[in-house]
Amino acid sequence: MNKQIVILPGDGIGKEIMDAAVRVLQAIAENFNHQFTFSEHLIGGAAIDGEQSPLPETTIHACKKADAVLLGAVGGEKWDALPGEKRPEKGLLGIRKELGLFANLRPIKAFTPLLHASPLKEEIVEGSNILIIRELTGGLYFGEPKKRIPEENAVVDTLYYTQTEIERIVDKAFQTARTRKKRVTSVDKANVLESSRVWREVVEEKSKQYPDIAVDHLLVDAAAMKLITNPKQFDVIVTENMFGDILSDEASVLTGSLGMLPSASVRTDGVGLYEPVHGSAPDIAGKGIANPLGMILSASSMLRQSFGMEQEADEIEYAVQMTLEQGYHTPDLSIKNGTVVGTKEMTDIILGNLATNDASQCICNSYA
Ligand SMILES: NC(=O)c1ccc[n+]([C@@H]2O[C@H](COP(=O)([O-])OP(=O)(O)OC[C@H]3O[C@@H](n4cnc5c(N)ncnc54)[C@H](O)[C@@H]3O)[C@@H](O)[C@H]2O)c1
Ligand SMILES: CC(C)[C@H](C(=O)O)[C@@H](O)C(=O)O
Ligand SMILES: [Mg+2]
Repeated sequence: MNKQIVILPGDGIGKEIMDAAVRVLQAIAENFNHQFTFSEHLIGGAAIDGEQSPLPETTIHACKKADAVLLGAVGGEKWDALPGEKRPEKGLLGIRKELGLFANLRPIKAFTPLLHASPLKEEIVEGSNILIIRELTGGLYFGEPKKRIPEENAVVDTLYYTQTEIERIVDKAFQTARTRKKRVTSVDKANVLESSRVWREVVEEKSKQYPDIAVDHLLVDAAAMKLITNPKQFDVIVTENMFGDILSDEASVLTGSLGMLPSASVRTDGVGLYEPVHGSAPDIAGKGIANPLGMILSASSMLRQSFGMEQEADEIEYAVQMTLEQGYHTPDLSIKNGTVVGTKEMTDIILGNLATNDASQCICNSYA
């Protein structure tokens, strides 16, 4: 197959982890006789420095034409003093909106060799397999007005959703739950927020169309607690943009590191942008020690979800599993008796395992 892939490395560790993902995809292309063409574009702080905009028109145009987009991370101290509209993060929010990527799928499942790498007790982590479906183009992030009001010495952000925006993400959650354990937990703050009360009504109404799916509702504060005390109770979690942002970083604790989590930002027609959950990690940027696995697993999710390349994705995920079983890991993960390696060496070992692996052994191919 011939595929055009836009890569947006962005800032901080973005470039380091993108290099890793591209090397893995090149190996897959060779093994399976595909042609992947990569074109690199600017986003975030790098784009501000290069083109005076966090999301240049050329980047938007390239992403719209591509078969899929891979994104590293944006942001950093250098640009923190800029006004909201001009910050690196605005580039990321802008490309999600431009491409209409309303659903962000964040799978949380610990690889077996990492069960003891979490600060949580192994028996709490073992067997948990959660998919957070985060609404991505609405809510508090995008509602207007969003501004300072100097004459009142005040400030406003707005949480705005149309009924249709809530319905489509809830549909996505029910449909996805059908491919999993058939359970949806909707997370909201319906005891306080009107938007959450409407969200709950939509979930209840929609659930009538999916009688095979069990539904429950949780308030977000309690959900935050249950995620790390009894994560096994969850299958699919569907929630508002900001709640999903916060809960997914928290849930990453189950996997041993925020650097492990991949994500897929999608719409209904299979077009997607694939991005790790973590950020540009300024504290470790340039040191060559970033964990590339969230990015590499995002690339395998791209193969699976945008290109229908199931076997190719299985092979990547199995190579990652083998590498972890062999004890290799970047310093963000604490593995007993393991070997600490940097980003590049970790990628080299994964490439070696890709060459020898048998993906039928893979037990981790549920990043859908
Ligand atoms: N998708 C994105 O582009 C994205 C996501 C989150 C934050 N950000 C931006 O990143 C910048 C830094 O934010 P932050 O520090 O709050 O969050 P962060 O996710 O960048 O880092 C949080 C902690 O996790 C560690 N970490 C994250 N990814 C890692 C990896 N792959 N390997 C090893 N360790 C890793 C970091 O070293 C840091 O200690 C900010 O400008 C923020 O806006 C961007
Ligand atoms: C950088 C920021 C805009 C972004 C978000 O909040 O969506 C990030 O935290 C994420 O989780 O992808
Ligand atoms: Mg986040």
